[in-house]
Amino acid sequence: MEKQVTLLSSQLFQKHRQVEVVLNRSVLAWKPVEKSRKPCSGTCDSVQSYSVEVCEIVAVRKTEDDDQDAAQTGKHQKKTKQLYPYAFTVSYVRRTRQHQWRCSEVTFHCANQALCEEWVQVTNEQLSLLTNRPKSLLVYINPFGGKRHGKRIYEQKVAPMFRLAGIATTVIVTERANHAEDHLKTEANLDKYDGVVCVGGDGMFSEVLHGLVARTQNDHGVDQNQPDAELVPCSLRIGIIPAGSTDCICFATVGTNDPVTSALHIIVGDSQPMDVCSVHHNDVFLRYSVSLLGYGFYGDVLSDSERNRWLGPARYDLAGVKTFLSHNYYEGTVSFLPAEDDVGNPRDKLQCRSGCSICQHNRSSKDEHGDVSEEKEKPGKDDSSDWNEIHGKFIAINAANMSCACPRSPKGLSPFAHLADGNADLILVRNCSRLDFFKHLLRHTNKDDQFDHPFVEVHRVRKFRFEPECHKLVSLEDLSEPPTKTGYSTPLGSWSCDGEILPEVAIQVSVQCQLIRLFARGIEEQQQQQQQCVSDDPCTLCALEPTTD
Ligand SMILES: CCCCCCCCCCCCC/C=C/[C@@H](O)[C@H](CO)NC(=O)CCCCCCCCCCCCCCC
Ligand SMILES: Nc1ncnc2c1ncn2[C@@H]1O[C@H](COP(=O)(O)OP(=O)(O)OP(=O)(O)O)[C@@H](O)[C@H]1O
Ligand SMILES: [Ca+2]
Repeated sequence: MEKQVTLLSSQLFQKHRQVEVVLNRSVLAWKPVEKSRKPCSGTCDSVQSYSVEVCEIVAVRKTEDDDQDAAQTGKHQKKTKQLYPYAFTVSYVRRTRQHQWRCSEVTFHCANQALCEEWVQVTNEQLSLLTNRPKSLLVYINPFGGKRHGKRIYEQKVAPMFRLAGIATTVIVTERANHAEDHLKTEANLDKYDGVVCVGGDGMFSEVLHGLVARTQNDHGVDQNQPDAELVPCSLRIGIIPAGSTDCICFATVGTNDPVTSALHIIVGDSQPMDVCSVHHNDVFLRYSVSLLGYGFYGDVLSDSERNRWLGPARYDLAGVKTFLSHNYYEGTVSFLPAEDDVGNPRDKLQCRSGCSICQHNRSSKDEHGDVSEEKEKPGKDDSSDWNEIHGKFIAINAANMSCACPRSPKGLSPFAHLADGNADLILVRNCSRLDFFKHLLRHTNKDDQFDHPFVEVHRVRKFRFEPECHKLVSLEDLSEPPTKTGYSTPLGSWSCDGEILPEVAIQVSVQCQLIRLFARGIEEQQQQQQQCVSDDPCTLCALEPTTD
C-alpha cells in the first residue's frame, strides 16, 4: 500500500474543543486533543476520530465573519472567536439513509491568518488534482416534467451547490419538447463542457441521450441507420437531477431519486458506464433505450397515460389499472441472441452494484476512451445458428437494459439486470388469467420472484427482434366483438421505448455496450454507505446529535 505523506498537520479548534487536524493526499482527518468529548450516545458506539475522503470534499473556503457570527452566539463561542479569529469551512459528502447524500460542513478555527490560508490553499490544491471533476456543465431544465418543480429544484437545491464547488454552468430552460435534443444535435458548442445535466424525468434524459449520441455519431461519420454500425461512445458524461414522474434511470444508477444526492455525484465527478439499446425497423433507426422497451402491457399503459398527462405522475396508475382490466394480449415471434455464458443470468440474484464485477468484466473490451479493442468482435459471435425463436401470445414483452428500479418498484422489472454488461433481460409474459397476471405484477412490489411463474420466461440477450403476427391482424371496425372481449385494444399494440411510443411494431434491437457514461457510481452496498460519526451535524450512523459539550 502506498504510504500516505502528511501534507498538513495542525492543532486547530473545532466547536468547543481543540483538535489535531491532518491532511494527506486522500484523507482529511481530525480528532480531539483533550478528552473533552464524550462518545456519541447513539447506537454507533462512536469513535473519537473523524475522517473525510478528499475525493468527497465538495469545497473548502475561508469562513466569512458573518457565518462565524451567526454560528457563534454563546459565551464559549465568543471566547473561541477571540482566541481563534480565523476559520475555514470544509463542505463534504455525508451519507444518510437509503443511498441519500447530503452536503455537511465542518469549521476549523485558527489562531493565525497565515495558517488558515495555508489550510485553504493546500486543501484546494488537492481538490484541483481530482481531474474527473467537472468544471463546466451544460444544464437543461424541463419546467413541465413530473410535478412541474424542475426549475425550483434546480435553483434552490442544485445551483447553490454547483456554485460552492466552483462549477460554471450554462442553463437552458426548455421551451418545447425536443428543445434540448435539437440544441445538442446542432447548436451546442460541446467543447466548452465537461458534462450535460438534465433536470426532469426519464423523458428529459432520453432527449439528452438522443442529442448527445446523434451528435457524436455525426461528428465521427457513423450512420445510425445501420443496425450493425459500430457506434462511437460519447465523451461527455450525463447528469440527471430527478424531477420527473418515474425517474427510473436516476433511481437505478444512484439508488434514490433525490436532487441533492444527484448534484453531489456530479460534483465529485462520478462515472458510471451504461449500455444503450439501439432500435431499428429494417434499416431505419427508430430510437435508443436505456431502461424499458415494453410491448403489450407497458406499451398500452404508456399510450393510455399520454392522454392524461395533466394528471402528472398519477397518469401511469390510472392507465395501469385500465390496461390491466382490458387484459389484452398480442401474438408474434420473438427471436434473440443469448448473452455469453460468463455474464450471469437474470435469476442469479447477483445485483448490479457500484464497481459491479460483471460490468467490469465487459469493461475490458473497451479502453478508457471507449475505443473498441480487438477482443470485442469475436468471429462467429453473431452466428445465425445462435439465435433462438419463440412464437406465442404475449401479455407483455419487456426488454430491461438495467433493473428499472424506481419508487413504484424498488427492485425493478428485472432486479438482477446490469447497467453496463452489454446485455438486456428479455421478459416474456405469455397469455394468462387476470389473476395470474395480477400476481406477477404484485411481485414487482415485494420480495417474491416475479419470474417464478409458468407463464413467464426471462433471457439475458445481446440482440432481439420482434415480428407481430400479421395474418391475425384485424382493424377495430372489423371486430365483431368489442376490443376488451377479443383481447385487442389496437390490432398491433405498440412499443414503449423509455416512455416514448415507437412508430413501428416490428423491431430489431441491439445492446450497445457502455455507449454512454453518467455522473453516478451505481448503487452502493450497505457497508460502502457507512461512515464514521463525524460531526458538527447529527451523527450520520445513529441519526442522533453528537454529544459534544
Ligand atoms: C398491483 C400493483 C402492481 C404494481 C406493479 C408495478 C410495476 C412497475 C414497474 C415499473 C417499471 C417502470 C419502468 C420505467 C420506465 C421508464 O423509463 C419509462 C419512462 O418514464 N416509463 C415507461 O415506459 C412507462 C411505464 C409505466 C409504468 C407504470 C406502471 C404502473 C402500473 C400500475 C399497475 C396497476 C395494476 C393494477 C391492478 C389492479
Ligand atoms: N418546455 C417543454 N414543454 C413541453 N414539453 C417538454 C418541455 N421540455 C421537455 N419536454 C418534454 O416533456 C417530456 C416529459 O418530460 P420529463 O421526462 O422531464 O417528465 P415526466 O414525463 O413527467 O417524467 P418521466 O419521463 O420520468 O415519466 C419529455 O419527453 C420532453 O421531451
Ligand atoms: Ca445491460
